[in-house]
Amino acid sequence: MSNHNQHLHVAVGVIRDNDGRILITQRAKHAHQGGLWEFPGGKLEADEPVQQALARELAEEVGIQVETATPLIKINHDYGDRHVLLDVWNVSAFAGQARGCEGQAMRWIDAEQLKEFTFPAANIPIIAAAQLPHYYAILEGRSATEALDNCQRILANGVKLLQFRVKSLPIADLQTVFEQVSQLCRQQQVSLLVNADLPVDTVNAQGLHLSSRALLACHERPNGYRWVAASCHNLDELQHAEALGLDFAVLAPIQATASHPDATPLGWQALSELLDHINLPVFALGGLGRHDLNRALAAGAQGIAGISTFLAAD
Ligand SMILES: Nc1nc2c([nH]c(=O)n2[C@H]2C[C@H](O)[C@@H](COP(=O)(O)OP(=O)(O)OP(=O)(O)O)O2)c(=O)[nH]1
Ligand SMILES: [Mg+2]
Repeated sequence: MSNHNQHLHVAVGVIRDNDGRILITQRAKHAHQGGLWEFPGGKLEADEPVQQALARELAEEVGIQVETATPLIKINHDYGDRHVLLDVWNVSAFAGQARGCEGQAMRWIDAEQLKEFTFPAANIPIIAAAQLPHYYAILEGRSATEALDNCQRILANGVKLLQFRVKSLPIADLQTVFEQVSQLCRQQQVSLLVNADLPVDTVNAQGLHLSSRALLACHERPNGYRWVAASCHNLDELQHAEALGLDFAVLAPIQATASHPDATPLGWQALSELLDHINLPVFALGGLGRHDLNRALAAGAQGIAGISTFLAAD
């Protein structure tokens, strides 16, 4: 029987143990995408709710009972012979000891090792989503002292992904403050992205963050960075970021915000509808706080981006 034009809805689990390692298994040689590594999971049965399918597939394939699962990302991918909707969940608590119940090879690996294994083409954004945290802080500051103080407050709140944006800092202070922020980030294993509009020497930067204007002016992914991200406000910009093969995007404004009083907020419903069309981890930004995380995850986002919410103690 041909699978041509088949539409498959697949429940997939990114299962993490207490050390944060991730479970991967190898697909059977003769299966679709055979021999490649995957995150365990499988097709929904007729009328089966996705979380029920996730629990059933993970019990069947790796012998665990899911206790806590939160949405990670949804991927729509056309393999030519079939279309898959991969409905991917973070499984952060489970009972039982994982084993390859179908005789498949299995490994527990660190998130950074995911790039050493070959996965199906649809998995590229899933891997980025699995490596990214739920929070993306944006560093602002009107003076060197304020910027460094803000940076320390953000890092003390446990943030692991930071954008150096400080647009109101005097140009003369920019490079020095950048080097100090870089050092703090290195010491605390924080990934640092530099806003591409800043006149900073980014040779040692791990990442680059494009404004929406810089994004639209780009025709290929900038080379040499571990992370390349972009600011987006609509579907066109998100699609451009995806087409360039960027790692993630920020979508704003979700709620009304004092920093951009003229911008019309998108709202949660529009966020969720836009993300249905995008295969990219997306952080929600604009008038949001850390307490909005579950709402953002439910809408299909990677998490929350923000400035002030990461300055205050929790
Ligand atoms: N489980 C899983 N499937 C993936 C991943 N990436 C990816 O493209 N797929 C595709 C391959 C398949 O076309 C489809 C999943 O189907 P499956 O073969 O796992 O389905 P299943 O467990 O229900 O298996 P079966 O009943 O057909 O034996 O999704 C992934 O990371 N995990
Ligand atoms: Mg399967």
